[in-house]
Order: sequence, then structure tokens, then C-alpha cells
Amino acid sequence: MSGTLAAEQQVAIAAVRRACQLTTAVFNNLVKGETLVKGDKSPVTVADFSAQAVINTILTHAFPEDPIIGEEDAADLRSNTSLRDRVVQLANEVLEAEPQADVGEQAAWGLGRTWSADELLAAIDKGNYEGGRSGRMWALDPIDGTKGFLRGGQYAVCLALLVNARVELGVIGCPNLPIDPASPDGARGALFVAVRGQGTHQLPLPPAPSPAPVRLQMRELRIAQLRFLESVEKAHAALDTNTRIAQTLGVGRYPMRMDSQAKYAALARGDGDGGVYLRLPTGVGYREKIWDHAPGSLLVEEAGGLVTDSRGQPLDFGLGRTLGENYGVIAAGKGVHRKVIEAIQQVGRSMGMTGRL
Ligand SMILES: Nc1ncnc2c1ncn2[C@@H]1O[C@H](COP(=O)(O)O)[C@@H](OP(=O)(O)O)[C@H]1O
Ligand SMILES: [Mg+2]
Ligand SMILES: [Mg+2]
Ligand SMILES: [Mg+2]
Repeated sequence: MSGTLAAEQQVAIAAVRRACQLTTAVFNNLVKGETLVKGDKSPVTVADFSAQAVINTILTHAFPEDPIIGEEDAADLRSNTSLRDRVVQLANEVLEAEPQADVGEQAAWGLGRTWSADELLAAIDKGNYEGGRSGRMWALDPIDGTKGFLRGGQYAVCLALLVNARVELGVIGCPNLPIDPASPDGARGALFVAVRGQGTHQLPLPPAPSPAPVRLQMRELRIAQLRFLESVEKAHAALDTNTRIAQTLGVGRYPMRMDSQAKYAALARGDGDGGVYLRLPTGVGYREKIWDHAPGSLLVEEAGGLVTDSRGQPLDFGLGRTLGENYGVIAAGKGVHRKVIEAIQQVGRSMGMTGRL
């Protein structure tokens, strides 16, 4: 590992890999009562909490000064002892494993020892940073696509480093994503690393010494070849509007639906002849969270694509924990991005949605 942010890359990769070991193990043993419904009606599992505990413990030891914006907090664990005990057990199983020197892991990152419940709950709550426009901060989604995780579909462990509100490093672990998109039924588990100015690379998810990273380059597609990548969740996608945009553009292919930021990875890699990540506001006052887009957007940009909102404006990661007023997220190859934005604007006008798209 060389170049700028080499230390941050190494730490982030180790943290995401260890968290993926945890989520994979939990999926095989998840039992009733280990999933809660949050205030916004979305699910959260013991795996989300313990993955955040693992990653925040590692980040806090490697970079003690850096604030973290993490999706989860420990409030529900403080009032539910059986859930808390399970999270402590799961996080420790992963943190206790001795540091693997051959992949650059260090004991100083909090590895190779057991942590108390209080320490792990405090680590989860270290993710409460409010965000902002200046300085360094990490953005963490311990499991992005919790609904996908629960149904055995795609999900992603997502970590980004932002400096002055710009994403500089993105690391995404996708335990259920086929390693080779040409073999969709083949081996699964891929890790994606993007560093600003240094490209997007795919590595094997299990830690391996001297892995050979594969550099990803988005394919430049013509409009007629496009296929949309959309959320699986109907509540997260404006399906009716998406269909009209497809008609306006002349995109005839049925969209590829996938949970989580695995969509950004799939787009960067050209899976399934992808082409355009389309996420328009559903009109229910939802604000996009920065941990849902920070690492994924860099994966696409560093593979040669563009990521903006539906007006063609850059995403603003300096507004706090959310992206502010929701104008959606559109990621596409440079050759087609502008045409997609124009089609969205045209459809927006025809549907009387001026100002909302
Ligand atoms: N109404 C809504 N519109 C858009 N995104 C939403 C939403 N409600 C929840 N989400 C976000 O959608 C993410 C999943 O993305 P996708 O729909 O692409 O699979 C969720 O991440 P988590 O699973 O981490 O909570 C959640 O943050
Ligand atoms: Mg969630
Ligand atoms: Mg998420
Ligand atoms: Mg999440």
C-alpha cells in the first residue's frame, strides 16, 4: 500500500474485513429477538451494532483525533441487556483475534484483546458526530442494506474518510457479491477500495497477504445499452418516475434491483451491463444520509463516472449527517450522465415536480 492516505487505507481495510467476518457469521446464526425496529421503522440487528463497535474501536485507536459519523447508537443496547451481551460477545470474537502482521494489522488498533461492555457501547456512541464542512471525519454504515442482509441478499459494510467535506477514501465490503460478475453463481465476497486520485480497486474480501488489486474502469455505454440500477425497496425508489425516465431516454431494459451500496460497486465494475444508479426522492420528506453515499460515490468517480443529485449538482457532504434537502442521487458514466439529468428534468416538469427534482 503506498501513496497518500496509505495508513488510513490499511486501517479501513482491516476494519471493514473484520466487520464482514462478523456479519457473515451472524447471518448464519441470527435468531429471533436479535432484530429491532428503529424509530423510523427501519430494522437494525445485533450485526449492525457489533460491526459498528468493531470498526469504531479500531478507528478510535488508530486515529484517536478523528470524529466518526456512524449510523447506529447504543441507546437500545443500554436498556436491553440480552441484546447488549450478544453484541459484546460478537464484537469481542472479532476484536480478540490476534493482529495479522502479514496484512499490516497492528495490536495498537485495539486488536488481540477483549473489551468490556462499557467500552464497546462507548465505541458505538463515538459515531454520534454531527459532521460539518471542515477537518477530517469518518462516515460509517456498519451494515448498509439491513433489509438485504436479513433476506440473504446484497448488503455492504461501508466506510469513508472525508476531509473538508470531500470524500478522500472509500472502503466497501460486499460479502454476498460475486467476485467475478461474469460468474454470478461463483464465489462471493469482494472488497472495494477507492482513493481520490488513485482509482478504484477490487480485492479479495478475506485478508490475504499481497493481494493483487484489480483496477476498475467504468464502461462507456450508449443510451440504448443502458440499464438502471435501483433499490430493491419500493419505499426507497420512485418507481413510477423511474419508469417514465426510462421511457423518455429510450431505456428498454428492465432495471437491475439490488440492496445497498453494492449498487455503486456493481456500477463501477460494469455488472449486468449496469450503467446508471437512479435514486430519486420518494416525496415523503426523507433525507439521504451521508454514510449511504460517501464511499459508494467515490468508488464510481474513481472508476471514471459522475455522481450528482437529480439537478446535476454535486452531493454536499458538508451539511451534517444528511445530504440536506433531498434531490436524489444519480451516478452514471461521463458520456451519458448529462442526458440522464436532462431526461429527469423533462419528466419532473411534465409531472409537475418542478423544484422537487
Ligand atoms: N425513504 C427512504 N428513501 C431512500 N432511502 C431510504 C429511505 N429509508 C431508508 N433509506 C436508506 O436506504 C438504505 C438502503 O439503501 P437501498 O435502498 O439502496 O438498499 C438504508 O440503509 P441501511 O440499510 O443502512 O439502514 C437507509 O438508510
Ligand atoms: Mg439502517
Ligand atoms: Mg445504509
Ligand atoms: Mg446501515
